Parts: sequence; C-alpha cells; structure tokens
Amino acid sequence: MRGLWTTARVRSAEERVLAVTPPGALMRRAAFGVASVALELLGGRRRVGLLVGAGNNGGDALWAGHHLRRRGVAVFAVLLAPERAHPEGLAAFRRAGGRVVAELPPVDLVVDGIVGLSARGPLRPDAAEHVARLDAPVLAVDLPSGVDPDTGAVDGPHVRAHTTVTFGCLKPVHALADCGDVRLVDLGLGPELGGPDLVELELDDVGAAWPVPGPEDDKYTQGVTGVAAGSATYPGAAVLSTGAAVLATSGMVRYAGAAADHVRARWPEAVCTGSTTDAGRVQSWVVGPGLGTGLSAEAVLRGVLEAGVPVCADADAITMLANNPDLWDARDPGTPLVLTPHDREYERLLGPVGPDRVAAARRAADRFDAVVLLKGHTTVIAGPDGRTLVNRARSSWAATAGSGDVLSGVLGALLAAGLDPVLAAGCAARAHVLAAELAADGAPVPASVLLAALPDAIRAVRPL
Ligand SMILES: NC(=O)C1=CN([C@@H]2O[C@H](COP(=O)(O)OP(=O)(O)OC[C@H]3O[C@@H](n4cnc5c(N)ncnc54)[C@H](OP(=O)(O)O)[C@@H]3O)[C@@H](O)[C@H]2O)[C@@H](O)CC1
Ligand SMILES: Nc1ncnc2c1ncn2[C@@H]1O[C@H](COP(=O)(O)OP(=O)(O)O)[C@@H](O)[C@H]1O
Ligand SMILES: [K+]
Repeated sequence: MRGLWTTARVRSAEERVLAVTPPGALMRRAAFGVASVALELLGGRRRVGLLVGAGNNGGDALWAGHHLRRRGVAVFAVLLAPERAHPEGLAAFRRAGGRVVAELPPVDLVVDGIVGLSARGPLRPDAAEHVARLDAPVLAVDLPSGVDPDTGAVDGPHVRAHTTVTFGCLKPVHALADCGDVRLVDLGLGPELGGPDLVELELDDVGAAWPVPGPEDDKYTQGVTGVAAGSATYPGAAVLSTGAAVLATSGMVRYAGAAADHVRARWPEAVCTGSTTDAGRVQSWVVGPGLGTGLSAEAVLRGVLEAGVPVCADADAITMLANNPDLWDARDPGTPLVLTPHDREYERLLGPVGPDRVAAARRAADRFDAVVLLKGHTTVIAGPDGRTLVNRARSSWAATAGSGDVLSGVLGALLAAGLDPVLAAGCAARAHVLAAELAADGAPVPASVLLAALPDAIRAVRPL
C-alpha cells in the first residue's frame, strides 16, 4: 500500500520538522536526493540544465546544481524570476561554478525546479516557452511543474517528467498524474504525517486480499455472485460481466436475465435463468450492464436493491437511479452498495466530475452513502467512511467497449466472497488494469480478450 498526503498535510508536518531542524537542512537533503538521481540518469554524461522558479522548488534545483558541479558536471541555470531566485541556493550554485544563462544550451538532462507544492494552474508563458523548447529528458523536483499537486489536474502547459524526485512523502499528484518514475527522499516527516489522505493498492495488497478457496470450501461457501445484466439488444454485456465473475473467483455464478441463452452458450458453468425472481440465493448482485432503462429493468434493479446482499450497480443501473430517484428507497440501508460510474454516468447523478476526481468521488460517496468507483484512466474509489483509493492505468487500452462490464463482474465476485467493499473495488480496479496490460501488450485489446487475461492477472498478484 502506498500512502499519499495532500499539500496541506505535508505543510503542517514540514512545519513541525522544520522547527527542530537547522535552517536549510531539509532543502539540502532534498537537493542531494535530486543530484543523486540526476547522476544516475546521466550515466556518465556531463551536461545538465536547470529551470529555476521563484520559490523553494527552484532552491532545490539550485542546490542540486551545486552538488552536480562538485561532481564535475557542467550545469546551466535559467532563472525565471532572477530577482527572487533562492538567495543561498543561487550563491552556492555560482560558487561551485554553475552558469546562469538566458536560454539552456544543449544538455543531457533538465532539472525542473520551476514550481512545486505551492503552485496552482498551468505554467506561465515564460516558463512554458522554455519547457516547449526542451528535448532532453526531464527530472522533476517534487512534481512536474504545471500539474496540480493535490488533484493531478492539467489545464495547459506543463512539464512531462521522465522521473520525479519527491520529498518526505508521496503527494496525490504522484498517483493521479503522469510523473514518470517517482523516487522518494526521506526527510523524517513520517512521525508527523498521520494517516494518508489517499491510498494506492500495490499488487501484493491485491494478491493478499484475493479470495482463495480452502479445504473446507465448496461452491456455495465462497459466495455466489448474481449477475442481472444484458438484454435482447445487449446480450454481450451479460456474457462479459458473467464471464468476469466466473473467472475472478472460484465458487458459483448465477445469471438472471434476457441473455440467458447467450450466457449459457459461452459460460456453461454459470447457472442461468430468465429472471432475477427465480435466480436462487446469491451473496452479491451485479446489476446494470446492458440491462436497459425501461420499466422491466427498473423492476429488476428494485428487486436487487431490496435483496439484502451487497450490490454493484453499474451502467444502466446508474442511469435509472439518476432518472428515477425513488429507486434509492428500495435500497436495503444496511447492505453495501458500490456504484461504478464513468464520467458521463457520474454527471447524470451529480453534475460534472470537474478537475478534482477525488473530490468528485467523495462527494458521491457521501451523498449516496455508497462506495463510488469513478472509472477512467485514473480510477478513484471513495467509501462513505472517507477512505479513498486511487488506481492509475499504465496504458489506455482498457478504454474499449465492454471493458466496464468486465470490471463489474470482477467486483461483484469479490463482493460475493465477502471482501470489504472499498477493498473489493480497489482490487477489482487493479486486477482490471493488470489484465488490460497483459492482454494488450502494446496492441489494441477487445474486452473479451481483456477478460480472458484475468486468470493471468490473478496469478501475477497472488503470493508465490
Ligand atoms: N517546506 C520544506 O520544508 C521543503 C520544501 N521543499 C521544496 O519547496 C517546494 C515548495 O516551495 P514554495 O512553497 O516556496 O513554492 P514553489 O512551489 O517553489 O513555488 C511557488 C512560487 O512559484 C510561483 N508560481 C506559482 N504558480 C506558478 C505557475 N503556475 N507558473 C509559474 N510560477 C508559479 C509563485 O510566485 P508568484 O505567484 O509570486 O509569482 C511562487 O513564488 C516544494 O515543492 C519542494 O520542492 C524542499 O526543499 C524540501 C523542504
Ligand atoms: N483512458 C483510459 N485508460 C485506461 N483505462 C480506461 C480509460 N478509459 C476508460 N478506462 C477503463 O475502461 C473501463 C471502461 O468502462 P465503461 O466506460 O463502463 O465501458 P463499457 O460501458 O463499454 O463497458 C473502466 O474500467 C475504465 O476505468
Ligand atoms: K517542479
């Protein structure tokens, strides 16, 4: 598990550490970390450029330039606000033989010290012009400048980092946006930080949580997943969602709906009926993919919400809840509900997602007293208790029709197995990303192939 702390939390921890640390010591430690990673990336090459802003982020870059000079590297600095450049950092840089220039000459690596934690919004025009001219890889100090530290949002010119060196702890930007390879330099903030604001599950966490049958188990004890999805128009959604539940966990999957023949033909192990009313007992329901939004679909959703087992409400189920708020009343208040909207479905529920996906997911979790999994390249999972997970895809191949149906089936199976719903959502999202990576391997991947890669993804995360 990787914890991430917002800038406000980092600042208050830093204040307490600064109060008991000699002046400048934290910055020099941070800068030494930047210089060490720069030397590693240079691999023997010897020319570095610095882009230096007005704040302490620029100070870090100048001190890193000082360390690099001492290791014999030629270092050139562009000062974006010369009169406000960090005075001690600039003096040390000059003393060590660093050269201040109006424009960077050809270099092997650029250190981005334009802005750090205090900045908001895109790069200003002068900084953006320098960044647009770069052709060397960029090592970002703390975060790629122009990317919002707390939301990862990008709204104009920004730095694209090959590597980011950050200090003290990871911040939301490091999980929500592309920061390249992220390295952490310890500043001793740990004891002052408290619990993280956001958490990113690692593969080991997913593997440890994934349900595995024991010697005493049979097909019922592991939780039976119910899938209420598909229609005459969209049988494929039922096939994909049911198949994902079949592959995600051992045990049993019941399918109930109009696509029973299609599901049976593809997944003979699923127990299929035409209606949720005669489906038999289940320990969770997945409802919505390809279901339609008519009166009969509403009746299905109502029945599932009343059933008293955890529900994953996806796709058309979300649209129905948005269109007909009376449906919320059918919900059994004591049982978990996981909503899995993409941005357009979210908008139907609560208006535009906006640039802050974490805040949006939390808003919905709070409003609906549900776990909300806001899908996208960066998926955010918020629980009604405030827990928040983020899961960033490494590629965008999963942006393909039907891939959300696969996610819903995996999530439903993990709910049936009894996983805590926030953890279930986090594990499903992580395994889905991994299956997409394994299946795509650099080329487009249809959802049915992503689905077929689920067993490989599960094998890859399970402890040896
Ligand atoms: N605290 C610590 O213990 C440690 C902190 N450390 C380091 O300090 C960093 C935080 O430093 P910080 O607070 O000085 O602010 P920082 O992010 O460098 O720059 C803000 C300045 O930039 C400007 N500016 C704003 N927006 C902008 C934009 N879009 N485009 C361009 N310019 C923009 C704005 O100026 P103004 O608006 O006045 O023109 C403001 O002056 C942190 O990320 C880490 O690297 C490490 O040394 C470890 C120890
Ligand atoms: N740009 C992207 N990069 C990576 N994954 C993405 C991207 N866009 C969407 N996804 C993922 O693909 C899936 C799409 O789900 P959804 O929009 O419901 O598709 P469908 O309704 O066709 O099944 C989600 O798991 C989402 O997180
Ligand atoms: K930076």
